Amino acid sequence: MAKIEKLTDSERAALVDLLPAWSFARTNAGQNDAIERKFVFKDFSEAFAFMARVALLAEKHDHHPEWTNVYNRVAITLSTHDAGGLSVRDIQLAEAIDMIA
Ligand SMILES: C[C@H](O)[C@H](O)[C@H]1CNC2=NC(N)=NC(=O)C2=N1
Repeated sequence: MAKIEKLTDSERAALVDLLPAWSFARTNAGQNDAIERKFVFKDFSEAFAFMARVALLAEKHDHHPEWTNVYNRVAITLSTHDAGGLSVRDIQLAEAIDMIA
């Protein structure tokens, strides 16, 4: 499989406008560049229903989030392990998540 490339600095800077609901972050291990978005739902059931849909998106994209859930809150962090930072796959999954949020 071709090595997945990290975003260039200018591509990364463009994320501010391309993904306005997302913020720059680090992976949980604190190592890699990432983006994150936090969600608040009516209750746990709504939060988990959202997570189930995101899980299916992750499988479709073969790109998986780091995420946490506390009752009605979900935090999603995206980074590309294979690139050691942000790649186009993070953008694609973030856009797909934004469409169902
Ligand atoms: C073998 C499988 O395709 C790879 O491990 C995929 C799976 N999901 C992934 N998810 C994320 N976030 N980063 C990856 O590099 C990645 N690689």
